[in-house]
Amino acid sequence: MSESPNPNVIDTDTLTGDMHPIRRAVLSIGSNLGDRVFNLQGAVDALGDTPEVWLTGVSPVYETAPVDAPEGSEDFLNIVVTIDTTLSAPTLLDRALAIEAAYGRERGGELNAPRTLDVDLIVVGDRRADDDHLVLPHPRAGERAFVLAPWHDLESDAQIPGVGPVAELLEKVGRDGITRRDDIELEVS
Ligand SMILES: Nc1ncnc2c1ncn2[C@@H]1O[C@H](COP(=O)(O)OP(=O)(O)OP(=O)(O)O)[C@@H](O)[C@H]1O
Ligand SMILES: Nc1nc2c(c(=O)[nH]1)N=C(CO)CN2
Repeated sequence: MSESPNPNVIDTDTLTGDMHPIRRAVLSIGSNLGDRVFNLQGAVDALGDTPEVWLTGVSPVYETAPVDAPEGSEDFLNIVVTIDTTLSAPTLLDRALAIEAAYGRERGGELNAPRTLDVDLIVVGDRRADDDHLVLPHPRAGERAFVLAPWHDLESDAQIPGVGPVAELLEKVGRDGITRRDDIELEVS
């Protein structure tokens, strides 16, 4: 995992350019179609290769029963990834959508239809957004064990701004339908 730059150190060479603050962001990644491990690994690699993004954590992999998905949907593999980034939230969303597309994500079918790859922004620093394209924090994250459990493994004291501590939300939601798959290891370069 690469180290993100120390935000307190000012590089005088860059002072004349556009300076963007470094923000911590949390992403939820899932797959329930095709080679699920390959798809998750591809998403981790693509995020790590993104300029202005530094991977700071990749959670254990969870096998999770599909939530609010069409009858007959297969189980998901889910992870949570933490990053530091100087990208804006809309640019990060564009990147997430491009990574989904690169791994064969098709849209336009039923709500929550099986997908090769889903990359959702859960929080981006303390950024709030509520428009057609971007809602932050993610409005359903606090109800989803498949987000809360892997996130809690990475950061036991994390909070969803305006919603509550991840540990308490996970306690409330419970761990039914999710199993940690320690036999699956993703590589982080
Ligand atoms: N925080 C967010 N993260 C990702 N996409 C978001 C977010 N807020 C709004 N969107 C919008 O949601 C649109 C549909 O995304 P998608 O089809 O992946 O939803 P989903 O992940 O299946 O469902 P859910 O939002 O319940 O997780 C995206 O094109 C994006 O513009
Ligand atoms: N288990 C599980 N269920 C879901 C998931 C997901 O990633 N995992 N994503 C959804 C829409 O984003 C809807 N339902």
